[in-house]
Order: sequence, then structure tokens, then C-alpha cells
Amino acid sequence: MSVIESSEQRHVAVLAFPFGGHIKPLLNLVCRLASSTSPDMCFSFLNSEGSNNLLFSEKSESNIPSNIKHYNVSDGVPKNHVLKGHPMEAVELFLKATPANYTIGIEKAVAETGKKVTCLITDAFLVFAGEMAQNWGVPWIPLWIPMPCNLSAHIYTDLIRSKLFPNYVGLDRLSAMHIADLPEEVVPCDSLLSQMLSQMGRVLHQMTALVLNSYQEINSTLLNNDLKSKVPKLLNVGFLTASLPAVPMVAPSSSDATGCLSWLDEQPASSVAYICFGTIGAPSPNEMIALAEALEVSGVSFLWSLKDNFKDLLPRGFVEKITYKHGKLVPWAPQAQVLAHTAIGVFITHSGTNSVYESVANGVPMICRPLFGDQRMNGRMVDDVWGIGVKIEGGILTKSGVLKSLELVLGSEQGKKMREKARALKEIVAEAAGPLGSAVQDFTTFVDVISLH
Ligand SMILES: O=c1ccn([C@@H]2O[C@H](COP(=O)(O)OP(=O)(O)O[C@H]3O[C@H](CO)[C@@H](O)[C@H](O)[C@H]3O)[C@@H](O)[C@H]2O)c(=O)[nH]1
Repeated sequence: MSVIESSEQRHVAVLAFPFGGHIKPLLNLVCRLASSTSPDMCFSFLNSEGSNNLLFSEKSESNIPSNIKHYNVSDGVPKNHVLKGHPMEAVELFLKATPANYTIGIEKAVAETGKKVTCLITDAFLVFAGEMAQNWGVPWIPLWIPMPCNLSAHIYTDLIRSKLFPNYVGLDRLSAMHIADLPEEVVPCDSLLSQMLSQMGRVLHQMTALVLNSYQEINSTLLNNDLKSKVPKLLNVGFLTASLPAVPMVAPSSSDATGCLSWLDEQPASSVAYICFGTIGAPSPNEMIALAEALEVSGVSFLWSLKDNFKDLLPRGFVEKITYKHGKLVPWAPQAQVLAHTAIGVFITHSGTNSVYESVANGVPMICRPLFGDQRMNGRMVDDVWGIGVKIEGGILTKSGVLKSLELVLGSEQGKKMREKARALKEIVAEAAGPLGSAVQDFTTFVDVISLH
């Protein structure tokens, strides 16, 4: 764009990838941006209808700056088609509908606002946005939500594939990682998601800046430098779903309608295992049974976020036997607040990025049972790189494996060291998120970049 637009003319189109842990971080980032830039600058948030309904009814309208307006785009699911339940089916149908669905949405936003698009902020998965931005002569600023080590795996997909894996373990850029940790999409396969992610290395030059849901301090210098060398600007703006620096809880526990916080108030410090496997997948039925049996035998108190349709997978009589003191099952927990509660001693997690970050932000050690995609590399970071948790023995939940991990984290010297490391990492991110921290500086640069175009 040759002429710098005045703020009244600026129109940022935001393209969301409407699945799992991808939506909230992007909306949180855009809310921060919209409150930090001129109120004249308008932001159009394009997302599927289902996801927008959830997002914009959950966050009260008063929390959304008035210069953000949301637009629905087609989710690509044909009329009368019933989704079979596998999460990838919805993802593939959505990707088939791109980029046409976003183009229609953008045309609507431009017509309504009377302003052409002056900047494109997107989920980084949407690699076609680089070409869109080039055609319009506007900057493209993608947000990479999973951990940066996963981005590196996608950037180097061609190299990894060309080496056909055997040499991969030795690649120094990701040296802590094993072949088995790689996201499925790195392995040659036909899915649209895999085709899109494998282009990551080829679109980096189209980016004006790349925003990371991370702190530079938690990644290796090698990784930071490698990513920095590949894009004009690399901006680590911090964890987008965990509140940092940690703020004391303002709302009383009684205002939490799920009852989780009041229940935690009655538990001893660092004693409770919080369990949640994210918003997309779940371990196999046998693993659910093994976990439930281990919890029963261990006597460790637990808070389990488990959707009602998964309750049937638990051992017969398990739910009825849970006493108020020993455990609590809820279909949804206020996770970020739960992990900030002093009663939490360990988090049994699928190692989704936001879950791991929320745990790191609160210094809570983890037991990781990665399910798919980026989660294996995340688990490796928790266990081998940061030393703040363990990956479950054998990669799946067994009764003996869970008991061993619980004992290790909650009852052993090694667990004590993990907690110390978790506390130290929490301090590092708290400083990076503080007023003089690197994340605030990078965010300010981000605001400058979009205000200049
Ligand atoms: O009862 C619950 C369950 C979940 N959450 C929140 O939901 C989010 C879950 O996000 P995440 O941990 O990233 O898991 P997924 O929803 O499974 O996220 C998908 O997207 C992530 C970001 O790309 C990837 O890292 C994951 O592998 C992928 O499954 C977190 O903010 C949680 O706090 C709650 O608040 N309460």
C-alpha cells in the first residue's frame, strides 16, 4: 500500500480457523489490539457461524471493543449432511470451502463498513492469505497458535520428508524431538490440512510479521534465531489464553457457576489432580477406564472436566462412588482459573498448547497424554526440555502408568524438583509478561505495524 491510510480508513480483516484451541487466542489478541489502537480503526472478525455464536455469546458484549464486528463465513458442511463425529471431517470440509467463504465474508464487511481492507491478520494455518494480501497490496500478519517448535517442524517439512525421517532425529534445530513426536501432517499424506501446513516454509516471505502465542524466553536461542532469520519481524506476544502477570482472582469462588472453585477451596494446597483432554479429542475407552481405576486406588482427589457423552465410558458405578471429598466431575471447568488455584497439584492433560501454557503460567506440573498433532512435541517440551512434568509411560493411560506418574509428581523427590522447575518457569514468563518484558515490547511493535499500514 503506497499511501498510508488515516486511522478512520483503516480496516483490519481477521480470518479465524474455527477449530478447538485456535479461536480464543486469536479473538483475545484482536481484542487487545482493538483496545490499543485508535477506536476509528475497524476490525472485521470472520469465522464460522457456529464458532461465532459460541464466542460472542460467551464473552459478554461489553468485553468486546466496539470497533470489532464479527461476520459469519460458510463452514463448508453441505446442507443436510450429518457429520460422522471425527473432528477431521469438519476441518476438511471447512478447508474445501476456503478461501471462497472468506472472500464472500470480506466483501460483505467492506460493503458494510465502506472501507477497503488495509491489513490482513489470520490464523497462520490459513496459508492462502499470503497471496490474498499480495493481490490487495496489504500486509499479511499471521498468528501461529501452537508451540513454535511445531512451526519449525512444518517449515522444515520438505526437508524432513526428503530425508525420509531416518536422519531427522539428528537435525539440530529440533534436537530434543523424536520422529514419533512429529505432527501427522508432516508425514506425507493427502489431507487438505497437511497440504496447507506443508506450505508453511514457502509462504514465510509473504508475511509482514509473524506473531507467536509464546514468550521468546521459553524457547531455545537456536529456534528463536532460526525463526527470526526467516521472517521480517517475529513477535512473541505471550500466552493468549492465560492471564499474565498473574492477577489475584477478583471474583469470589461462589460466582463460579460450575462449582469447581468453591470445591477447590475446600481441598488442601497442591493436592488435587485436574484432568482435561481439551476440546477436540479424548483417550480411548480403555484408557478412560484405566484412569478412573487409578484415581480410585490412588486416593488422590481429582477434578475432571469430562463432557457428559464421555461419562458412559467410565467403569460401571464409578460416578456414583465418587464422594464429595474425593472428586468432582464437570462437563466444563473454568480451566485458566482452576489451574491458578492453590489446591491444584498436577494437571493430567492431552498437552494442547493452551492447556500447557495455562499450566506453565501457574507453575503446575503436568502428566501428559498427547493425543494427536502438535501435542506430542508439546509433551516432549514439558518432559524433556523444561522438566516440569512427565509423558505417560508407553504413551497411553494404563492403571499402573497413571499410578506411577501420580506418585512421581506428587510424592517423590523428582516431583519436588519438577515443581521447583515449574515455579521457576512461571517466574520467567511472569517477567516476560510484565511491564518491561519482551512480550509487551513485541506487542507494542505489533500495534505500530498495523497502525502504520
Ligand atoms: O473444561 C474446559 C476444557 C477446556 N477449556 C479451555 O479450552 C482450551 C483448550 O485448548 P488446548 O489446550 O489448546 O486444546 P484443544 O482444544 O484440543 O486445541 C487444539 O488447538 C491447539 C492450538 O493449536 C492445539 O495445540 C491442540 O493440539 C488442538 O487439539 C484451553 O484454553 C482451556 O482452558 C476450558 O476452559 N475448560
